[in-house]
Amino acid sequence: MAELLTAAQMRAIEQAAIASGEVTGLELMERAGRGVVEAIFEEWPELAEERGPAPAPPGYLQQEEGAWRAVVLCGPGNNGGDGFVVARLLRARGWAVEVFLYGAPDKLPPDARANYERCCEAGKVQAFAEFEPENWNWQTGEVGEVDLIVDAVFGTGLVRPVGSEIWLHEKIGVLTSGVVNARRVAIDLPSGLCADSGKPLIDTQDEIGRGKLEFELSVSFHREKVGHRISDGPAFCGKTVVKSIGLDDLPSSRAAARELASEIVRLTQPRLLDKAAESHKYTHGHALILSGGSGRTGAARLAARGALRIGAGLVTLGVPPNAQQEVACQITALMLARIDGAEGFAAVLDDTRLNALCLGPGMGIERARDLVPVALAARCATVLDADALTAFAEDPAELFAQLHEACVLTPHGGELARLFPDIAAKLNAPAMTGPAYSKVDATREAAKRAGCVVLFKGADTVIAAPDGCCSVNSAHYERSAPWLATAGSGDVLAGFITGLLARGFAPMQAAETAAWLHVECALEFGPGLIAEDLPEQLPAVFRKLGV
Ligand SMILES: NC(=O)C1=CN([C@@H]2O[C@H](COP(=O)(O)OP(=O)(O)OC[C@H]3O[C@@H](n4cnc5c(N)ncnc54)[C@H](O)[C@@H]3O)[C@@H](O)[C@H]2O)[C@@H](O)CC1
Ligand SMILES: [K+]
Repeated sequence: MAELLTAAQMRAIEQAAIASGEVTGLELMERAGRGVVEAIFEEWPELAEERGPAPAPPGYLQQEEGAWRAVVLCGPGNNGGDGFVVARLLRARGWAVEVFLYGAPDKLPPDARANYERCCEAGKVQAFAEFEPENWNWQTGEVGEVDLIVDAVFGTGLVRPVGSEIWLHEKIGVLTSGVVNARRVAIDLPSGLCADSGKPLIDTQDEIGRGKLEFELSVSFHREKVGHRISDGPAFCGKTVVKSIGLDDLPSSRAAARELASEIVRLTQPRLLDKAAESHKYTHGHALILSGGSGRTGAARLAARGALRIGAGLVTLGVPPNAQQEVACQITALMLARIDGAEGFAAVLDDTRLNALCLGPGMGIERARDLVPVALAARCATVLDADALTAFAEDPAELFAQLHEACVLTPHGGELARLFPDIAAKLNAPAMTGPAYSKVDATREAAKRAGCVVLFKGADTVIAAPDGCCSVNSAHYERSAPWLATAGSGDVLAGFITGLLARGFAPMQAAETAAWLHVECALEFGPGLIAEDLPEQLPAVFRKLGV
């Protein structure tokens, strides 16, 4: 179960370990620095090759050949401390390392200070003001190549925007634009990125401060932070590697983690499916998916196909009379029910074998307004998507009063803003202080208010239950599938959830498993995917999972 920690949770776990006496902060910092060096060589094995000796200071970087060259930028906290360890370890391997410190050495916290001093023993540490790549002359070779840039300015302790006196992205931008081989690694997080929200903290008065600071590799410790997986985090981090610093072996930190367990966000894990265990089709439930009128039935048909493929025993499309002919021509394996107004719908719902409903995809606002209350009154497991959410934009409270705990809402950003305008406003406001309000905070708050599971879509889909249970279905890094953002893909997702609800999954499990499988299907197919392809990948995905 991959956990994602906030800065405060990481601090609590670390502090518990240090306070217990089972480990010192200095030992943790040493392991962190070692982990970073290890990750650098794993990512770029060529850097581990032996090179000539480092030239004597000053002016390491004036040398054209010889040792590998690194620039390590250290900040005023323990992230800087990790940077000093990395600088020392690289120097010990014969690297030429320029180290710059933002802040005063005597203000460093004790562990970082100790490592600053150790680092100074093997070479100098310059003031950040000396770091002026904009004045370095690449053409004349005055500076020579930089092979590696290490960002150790701020980590989980970032609380405000990076000031214009640093302009880190500008400086690193200059450094990398002039140098072909400069690999960029961030310790823990790219400096300026909020560990909890994955948003860069920005000063709205400072245009330059809004630039992007993108890395190829970020090396974090113990667990990924939430910010590595949501919002801009993945784009800034490039690739995130987590290195152990031994905390899992310590009873003290394990106890601290147990205490936090109910608050910790996880990466979404699917619940494995076992359709083979039972064979009668009704044991796998009967899903009813409401369609819109003539010419608008495609979305519901996509959802229905998804529900069927994911294993619902039976799937019925509920169509208005004017669309009956159209839908009948298009479907196989699905059933058709004529559902016109609220009364007729209520009569259909008298069939107690119907155990999962889906309303919204292509439904039309009017029809959704009529039929959603009937669906919710039936107290059946229900997915509300698209038009079924927008239908309540003028009076979200009316919807909240009818929702129950067997519901799942699946808004995208626009739909979330219609139902929860205050939450969306907080989420979309410029992040000026850390920890900033995150997509996780927003989804949890929405789920609590709605009283049911909310799945907030995106490449960083966040799924939350009213009790705070929360996971992130991250389509990033090795699971990146940008081609999943295609018309109708959300309809299929709604169908997947409905199908799993029909199979008896609890709402949170259904939403999580469906979202996870949705990405797996996209990965299975690859680029060129259209929504119709998604359900058709499920058999191959299931085979791989062994179900
Ligand atoms: N012993 C420990 O606690 C360990 C900490 N580790 C490292 O320590 C980091 C966290 O250390 P810290 O909590 O000291 O935090 P940071 O090192 O991230 O930064 C905090 C310092 O920066 C200042 N600051 C924050 N935002 C600023 C801004 N925008 N402009 C100027 N100054 C700003 C703070 O006042 C504080 O002095 C982690 O990211 C990780 O890299 C690792 O070494 C593992 C062990
Ligand atoms: K950093």
